[in-house]
Parts: sequence; C-alpha cells; structure tokens
Amino acid sequence: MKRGFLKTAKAKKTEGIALPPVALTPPSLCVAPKGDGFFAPRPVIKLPYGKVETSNVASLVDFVQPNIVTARPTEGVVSKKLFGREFPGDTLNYSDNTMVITTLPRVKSGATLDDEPDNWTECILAGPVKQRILSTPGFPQPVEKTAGEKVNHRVGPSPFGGLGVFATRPLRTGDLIVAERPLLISKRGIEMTRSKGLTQAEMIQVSMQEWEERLGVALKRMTDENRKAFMALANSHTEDGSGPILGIIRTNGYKVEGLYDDHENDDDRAYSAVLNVMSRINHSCSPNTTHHFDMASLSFHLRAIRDTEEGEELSSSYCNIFQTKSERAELLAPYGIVCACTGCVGATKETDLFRTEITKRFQKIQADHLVWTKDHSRPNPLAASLQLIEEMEKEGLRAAPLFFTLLAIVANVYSAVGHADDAIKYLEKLDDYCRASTGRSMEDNGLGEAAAILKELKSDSKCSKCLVCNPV
Ligand SMILES: C[S@@+](CC[C@H](N)C(=O)[O-])C[C@H]1O[C@@H](n2cnc3c(N)ncnc32)[C@H](O)[C@@H]1O
Repeated sequence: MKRGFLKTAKAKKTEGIALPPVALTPPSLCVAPKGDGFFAPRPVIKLPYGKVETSNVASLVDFVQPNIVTARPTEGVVSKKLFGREFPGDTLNYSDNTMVITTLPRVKSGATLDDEPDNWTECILAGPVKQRILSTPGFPQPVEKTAGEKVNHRVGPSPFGGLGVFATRPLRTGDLIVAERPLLISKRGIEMTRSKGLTQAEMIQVSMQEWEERLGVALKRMTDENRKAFMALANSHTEDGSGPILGIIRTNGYKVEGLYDDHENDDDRAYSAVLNVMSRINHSCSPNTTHHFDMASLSFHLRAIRDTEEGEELSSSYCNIFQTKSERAELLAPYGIVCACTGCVGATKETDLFRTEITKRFQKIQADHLVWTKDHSRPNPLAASLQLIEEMEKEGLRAAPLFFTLLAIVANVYSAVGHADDAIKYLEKLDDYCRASTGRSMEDNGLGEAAAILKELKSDSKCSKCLVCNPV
C-alpha cells in the first residue's frame, strides 16, 4: 500500500424580564435610513480601552438628537431615530444593509425553553446577513447533543478568579463538550455617528451610547432567563465608555466564523456572539479546547483538543499563542488578565523563542513537502514535522490550526511510503483533529482520499509492503 493523499502542499484546513407579548413571530426592527447615507457603511470606531471620561455623554446625545421621539414598536421604549421601522419577523427581502434586530431561529410568541429546548438567539445584523443565515441548507437544524446526551461540563469558581468551565468526565480529543446557541449575535464594529461641533472622542462616546441603546432593544426581546444569564456575565470594560451591554460583549464575545457584512477578512464588519456557557471559559496560552460555529444550527460547538481529565478547567485562547510571554501579557492586560496558565508560568527564553519560530519552521516544512510530493527522491519533511508536532504538544499548542496541516503532512508521507502502522496512527490523529476543530470527519473536510486510505489500511494493517520495514 503506497498512496499519498496530499497531491500538493495545499492540504488546507477546510481548514429574562418575561418575553413581552409579541406577534406570532417576533417582528424585526430595522434602523431607519439616515440622511448621510446610512446604507454606505460609515467608518467603524476604534473602541477605547482603559479609563475614559464619560460624564457629559448624556448631554452630548441630547445635542445630537434634540427631538428624540419615543415609540413602542413592539417592546421597550426606543428612539425613533435609532429604530425607524418594524417588519414581520419572517421578512427576508431587505434590499440593502439595513440593520435588523431579529430572533433566530424564529420562535412562537411567548415561547419558553420547554417549547424550544435548543433556545434561540437575538441578533443585530444586516438584512442580507439574516437572509444568508435563513438560506443555509437545513436551517434551523437542531443543536448537536453530546454523546449519550451526557453533561460534560460544569460552571464553577476558577483559580484564575471569577467563574470558569470544568470537565465533569474524562474527555478524548474531539469529544463534544457543549453545543449552544448564542444569547446574542451582534455586529462587532460600531459605526461612527458624525456630528458637527463634537470632538472625535465625543463622537466616539455618542456612538457607543447610541449602540448601547440598540443593544438594549435586543436585550428586551430576550426571555427573562436569557437576559439574566447575559447580564450575569463578566464585564472587564467598566471604565472605557462602554455601556453595560457593550462591556459584556467586549469581554465575552466570540467571533462568528462565516458571518460578515462585506468581506470575510474585515474584522470591523464581522459579528460577535455571547454565550451562556462558552462565555465562561477562561483564557490559557496553552488551551485544551477548540470551538467552531455551525451556521445550519446557529450554534457554537466546544470540543476537547487533547485528552482531558475529569475536573480539569477548560480553556481557550484570547490572544495569539505564537507570541512571547511578555507580548501575550500586553495583549491580555486590558482585559485585567495576568495569565498564570502553564504556558506562562513555565515560560523561558527557550519557550518564547520556540513559539515565535513555529510559523517559520512550519512554512519550511510545507515548502519541503511540496517539493517532495513532486519528486520523492528529494528529502521528505517527516523528521522535521514529527519534531515540531512533539514540541507543540509539549507546549500545549495543539489548538493552532497549522497543527492540522502538520498531522496531514506526516500521515501523507507515511502512507505514500507505505508505512502502514504509522500511517494509520497519524490518519486517526488527523481524523480526531478534524472532528475537534470542525466537528466533521476527514471526509467532510475535503480529505476523502485520506479517509479511504485509512479504511483500506485498517482492513490490512500488516506492514508487509512498507518501504521502511521492507526496503527495496
Ligand atoms: C470571557 S470571561 C471568562 C469567564 C469569567 N472568569 C467569569 O467569571 O465569567 C473573561 C474574563 O475572565 C477573566 N479571565 C479570563 N481568563 C483569565 C485568566 N487566565 N486569568 C485571570 N483572569 C481571567 C478576566 O476577568 C476576563 O475579562
């Protein structure tokens, strides 16, 4: 058996307050078009950190909106200037980037968690983004359950301070820990309110205040239970001008992969999700979980990225794990985090150097692998890949997406030279890793040939034709 499945080095990681009475499905609220061309996106503000003087913001808002007309479009008191229109909840044909406050998936009026155990999400998003979600094949699929519907996590006091999430049973790489719909999905970027006579700093404060008002409408649409869960989350943005809701989003928001207004890579036009359980996960520079967003069920999935013991605290990374300890500390400081994870406590000059050089080492391995796939007489990158995998595992860096490609390269080389036992070992690791990072098998990650080779090898796992054991 001598087959490689990576033809090129491009094997990519494919890669509350009671719900107020509403109509049959809660209507969507839309932001009214503004005179200065609301539909052409305005610049997004750079959100401030640290202590910001906000004492005169209320008067600034009055200045910007001298004649606020209050209305009760469905629930809550809302400035007409902020929310001008109300549409039935099933409206789809928004013709532009009108901002919509809507409930997804749609729920019946007065629904409770008994009616909809998978819960639902209040969303503040652009009309076309709502369309995109609703047109996802199969939407809304039920939220995936853990194996045997067991509860694999608990929220409790963390040695890091505050609350954290812990494993309630031993977990294997790829195991689903929890899958849940967000409490809230909202745009990440806040567009700037332009007003003559205000300084830049004042305009930022006014924009944040207006945004808080919009967020408040979404919160009012939540069930008592969801709103309480949301408002109980940590807030490390209490002095920078963020209102209480924005502060919670900034502290707890996960980027929603695949949801964006215009460009996938434009973070300002991306979306943030706040979740009941997953937003309780603390940071580690050597995280033991990974997560992904599943559009069809509108849910986030949290999975173990390595085998984890019962009682272990679960963690994810809030920063770039390929930076030095002091660089990471700088990024985490605004969130009030002085990181005491194993990666920081055990940090040395060597581990700093190792982390910062991973990308360079990986790129060389990828390039060597590409050359080798075209000409097997050239040196293969097996030893370098195995070495990097071992070092990354030791440093707790399996959550990094490039780890996937390293596993794929090793599995590919082993299967191409016919080293069946090791090929099986790494193909299985690759399959586990695929499930951990995307919830899907190798096959569903575009590695159908690798899956077929694994099946074939497992049906005849003797190393009889292996080039390593039986050199020609
Ligand atoms: C997303 S929340 C995590 C859950 C939070 N501990 C709680 O009690 O709800 C983020 C906040 O938790 C705290 N936190 C997270 N990771 C931490 C860590 N490694 N060390 C210290 N504090 C941490 C910080 O206050 C941070 O702003």
